[in-house]
Amino acid sequence: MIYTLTLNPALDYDMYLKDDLQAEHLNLAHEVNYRAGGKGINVSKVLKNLDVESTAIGFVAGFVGDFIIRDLQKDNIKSEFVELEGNTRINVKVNGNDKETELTGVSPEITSEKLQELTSKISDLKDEDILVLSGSIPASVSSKIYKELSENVKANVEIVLDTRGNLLQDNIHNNLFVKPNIHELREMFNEKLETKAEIVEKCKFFLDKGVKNVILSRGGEGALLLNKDFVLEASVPKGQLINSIGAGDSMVAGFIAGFVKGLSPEDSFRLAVASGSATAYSYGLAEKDLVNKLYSEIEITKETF
Ligand SMILES: Nc1ncnc2c1ncn2[C@@H]1O[C@H](COP(=O)(O)OP(=O)(O)O)[C@@H](O)[C@H]1O
Ligand SMILES: O=P(O)(O)OC[C@H]1O[C@](O)(COP(=O)(O)O)[C@@H](O)[C@@H]1O
Repeated sequence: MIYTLTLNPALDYDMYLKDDLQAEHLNLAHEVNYRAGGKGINVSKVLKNLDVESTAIGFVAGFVGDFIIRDLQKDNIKSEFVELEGNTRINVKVNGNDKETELTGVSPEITSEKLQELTSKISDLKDEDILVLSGSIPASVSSKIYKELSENVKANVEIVLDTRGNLLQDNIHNNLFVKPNIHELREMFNEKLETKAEIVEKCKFFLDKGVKNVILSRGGEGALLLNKDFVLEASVPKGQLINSIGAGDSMVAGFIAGFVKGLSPEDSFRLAVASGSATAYSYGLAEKDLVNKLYSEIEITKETF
């Protein structure tokens, strides 16, 4: 079974405006959409769209938490959340003509008792399960939480880590893959990183720390996959950008779907890019038909070390 962990879920409230957001003005939406979000939950949703079962775990609270559980039930996604006091956060995403603005809410406190409940759930994972650790963490937990949880699982559980900054650097633990985007990589090394050679050089940092694959996403400019044997570079398929929120999570889901279906790293990567772009070209998250269409349009080049 695949378990996606979202320590910091959200109700994502997407607003679509005719023009870009203007501060100190009344901004009218022409379309809105609300859904259970947070990075692990998005991964579970896209996996489901690709016919791969997973269980969403993490913390929920209050009426927003109830909405999240119902939203996942509606999509037939299994969930096993630990309930907290307070309310799960609400994240507002404002999509203008070509600018996206995000307003991120405040998360409820995780007590040590509740954390223990979640930890024991994770230590029950069986060999061959996959654990996906995604997104930011609430202020009430340790900044090494992902590493601590990773050390608690059985040796044959594959662990995917998708987070940013120090949280990414400090929580690496023999991961199947990590998926920084180019902005996160630049931020991490405080360098411009314009050429492919410069980017590849920096991605080796993760391989040296024991990560098996690094997927480096570059929004509309495609993506790279790096492991100890080769570097793959993928183009993005043509399409009209609608909303790139969740594109990174879709990419994570696409690669995992390829991995569990036994595809080669190259085809799993192609599925990852197709899933990311399918989300970027949709109002919601990637759906299978569009993913399949885009899959055949992606060009991949390979360089062996
Ligand atoms: N503007 C876009 N056009 C086409 N594909 C996109 C676009 N933005 C994102 N994607 C797809 O989604 C993947 C992940 O997007 P990216 O923005 O890099 O990640 P994140 O959401 O983690 O910041 C990209 O590699 C690409 O396949
Ligand atoms: O666009 P991405 O990076 O794939 O992630 C989108 C998801 O991440 C969030 O923005 C939350 O991010 P964090 O967990 O890093 O705070 C959610 O609101 C949204 O569902």
